[in-house]
Amino acid sequence: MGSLKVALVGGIGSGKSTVLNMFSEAGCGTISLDAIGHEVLESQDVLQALAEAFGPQVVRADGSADRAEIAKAAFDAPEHTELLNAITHPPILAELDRRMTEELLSRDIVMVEVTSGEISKRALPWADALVAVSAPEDLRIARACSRGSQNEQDIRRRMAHQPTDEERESVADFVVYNDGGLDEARRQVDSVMSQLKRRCQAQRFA
Ligand SMILES: CC(C)(COP(=O)(O)OP(=O)(O)OC[C@H]1O[C@@H](n2cnc3c(N)ncnc32)[C@H](O)[C@@H]1O)[C@@H](O)C(=O)NCCC(=O)NCCS
Ligand SMILES: Nc1ncnc2c1ncn2[C@@H]1O[C@H](COP(=O)(O)OP(=O)(O)OP(=O)(O)O)[C@@H](O)[C@H]1O
Repeated sequence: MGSLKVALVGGIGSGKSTVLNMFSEAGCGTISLDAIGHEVLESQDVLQALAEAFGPQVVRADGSADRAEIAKAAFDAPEHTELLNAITHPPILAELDRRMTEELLSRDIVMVEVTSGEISKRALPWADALVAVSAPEDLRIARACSRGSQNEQDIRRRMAHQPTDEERESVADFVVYNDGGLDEARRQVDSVMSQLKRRCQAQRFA
């Protein structure tokens, strides 16, 4: 049997985590790239490199990462974001590779939720296929607001830095339209799973 590494992308509030759970129930291995990104910030080597690049304020007195300070320093200019990426992405990709390999020992398909907004092949060199989750902007804002931690203005500001649904759909191999109920999303997930399994089969006989 072949194997597939699949990236799951979608805008804020589109329902990525909800859809990821459905893929897990349908038999996929699942990984959150965001969670790996946060774990990497616990590495002393990474913290030291960030402190050298952005200043000592990015490390708290207790030795942990100050994520708000890192974001402030790293997102104030594109070259600073590139510096952040140069420090954090190699260990993130190494850990992702390790986990995907581990998942693929017992599964044919591993689905990786990508929250950073990146959708280019260059940013996702490991992905064999891309699944996009789409939903109308108003619905996404309502869903994201309902979680209570961010207001509409914060959410719109983040959205402005992310690709649009149309941009994601134009590069995706599959699209889950999460604008109906959960049962409707699950039907689409099951259909995408069948097609991904067929791709695995085709690899096997290739
Ligand atoms: C800058 C950090 C410390 C901010 O952490 P915090 O918990 O406050 O926010 P969170 O991780 O939820 O990210 C918030 C938003 O910032 C944006 N963002 C995060 N990292 C990046 C990046 N490298 N480039 C562009 N936007 C980014 C995304 O839109 C994301 O939704 C953290 O995002 C980080 O370490 N980023 C670098 C690693 C990375 O690229 N992670 C993304 C997934 S691999
Ligand atoms: N089809 C649906 N029907 C009803 N509620 C939904 C549906 N899909 C998602 N939701 C709800 O919308 C909210 C946002 O969903 P989720 O957390 O999965 O989105 P996300 O894309 O992972 O968000 P973010 O990128 O902001 O972390 C959650 O409260 C979830 O329960």
